[in-house]
Amino acid sequence: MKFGVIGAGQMGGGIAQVAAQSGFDVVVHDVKDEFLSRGRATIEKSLAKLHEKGRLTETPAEVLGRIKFTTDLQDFADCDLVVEAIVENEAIKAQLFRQLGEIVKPEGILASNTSSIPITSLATASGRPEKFIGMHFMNPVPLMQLVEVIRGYSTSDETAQKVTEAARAMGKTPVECNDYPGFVSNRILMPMLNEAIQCVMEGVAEPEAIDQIMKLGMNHPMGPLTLADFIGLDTCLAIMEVLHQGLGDDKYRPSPLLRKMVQAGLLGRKSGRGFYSY
Ligand SMILES: CC(=O)CC(=O)SCCNC(=O)CCNC(=O)[C@H](O)C(C)(C)COP(=O)(O)OP(=O)(O)OC[C@H]1O[C@@H](n2cnc3c(N)ncnc32)[C@H](O)[C@@H]1OP(=O)(O)O
Ligand SMILES: NC(=O)C1=CN([C@@H]2O[C@H](COP(=O)(O)OP(=O)(O)OC[C@H]3O[C@@H](n4cnc5c(N)ncnc54)[C@H](OP(=O)(O)O)[C@@H]3O)[C@@H](O)[C@H]2O)C=CC1
Repeated sequence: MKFGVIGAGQMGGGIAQVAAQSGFDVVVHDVKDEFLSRGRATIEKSLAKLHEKGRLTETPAEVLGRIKFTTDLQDFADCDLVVEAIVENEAIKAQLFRQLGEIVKPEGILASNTSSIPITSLATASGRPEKFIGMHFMNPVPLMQLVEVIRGYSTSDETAQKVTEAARAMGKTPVECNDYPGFVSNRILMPMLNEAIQCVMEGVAEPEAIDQIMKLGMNHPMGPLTLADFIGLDTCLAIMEVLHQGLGDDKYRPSPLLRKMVQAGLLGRKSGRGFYSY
């Protein structure tokens, strides 16, 4: 299997790493060499950690040897499966899929790791809607079990089956759902994070207290504000916008504080500051 990943950010890097750990030949794209170097460094660190803990059967160098880093989309022509993990923006993703639809061999499957954008609409842009699907990994990809598999309106059974098999080969547990805004994972998770942000805005409690209440009281591994910082506040806002517009209900209105923090460039862990400093 030749496995393609577009985007070497936190999700793309993790997906490429796990695909290579499973023995696939992987090609990873980003728009600039410096983003590829940053992605490679994150993968190296993660592999070193897993190796140290005895959770890798091979050496990190052997796994890395199966990953090719490129800025040229033509390198994806012979991929069997390409997973896109670029910024959560429908117009930018659609433009990429128009290009991939022309470049990747006709039998290749195109998948999006989008958190919320309609799979059916990206499938249309790709020009191969039967061979298009949502393959939604969870962050951090090397540690999380789930892959949410989202069928678009025209996704074929064969495509769903192949993607399910690929997810299993990557040691993940695929769970299928249909294409509605936010799918299942973010329709349920994101309003909780948004509500925690609203609690900060209204002065209900300090961020540390909100996180502690949810960790100690509900046994969540991370408090909601730590998790929002971890996901990226820009991504959280983009998901809330999709839920709000797509479901048309004001209960999904993004918190004004979330909007303001994104405007201020406070994106969470990836920018060094969000609800906490890193
Ligand atoms: C937005 C979307 O569209 C969908 C989403 O993904 S939503 C986000 C979903 N993800 C979550 O909700 C994550 C919630 N958090 C967790 O489950 C846990 O905090 C966690 C699994 C991330 C970490 O587990 P933890 O029990 O808190 O332990 P923690 O000590 O932090 O980490 C465990 C070990 O894994 C390591 N680790 C963390 N990330 C790693 C990575 N990417 N690669 C390798 N090792 C990693 C840590 O360094 C740590 O190692 P040590 O024990 O040597 O320190
Ligand atoms: N963060 C999370 O917890 C999860 C995110 N997702 C989804 O995965 C996708 C990626 O998210 P994540 O990895 O967190 O984001 P990151 O910001 O870490 O990475 C996004 C990548 O896309 C690149 N990019 C940005 N703009 C463009 C563009 N115009 N054209 C091409 N590439 C671009 C970025 O480059 P640059 O460095 O320039 O920004 C970066 O390499 C999103 O769709 C997100 O919703 C899914 C599950 C969980």
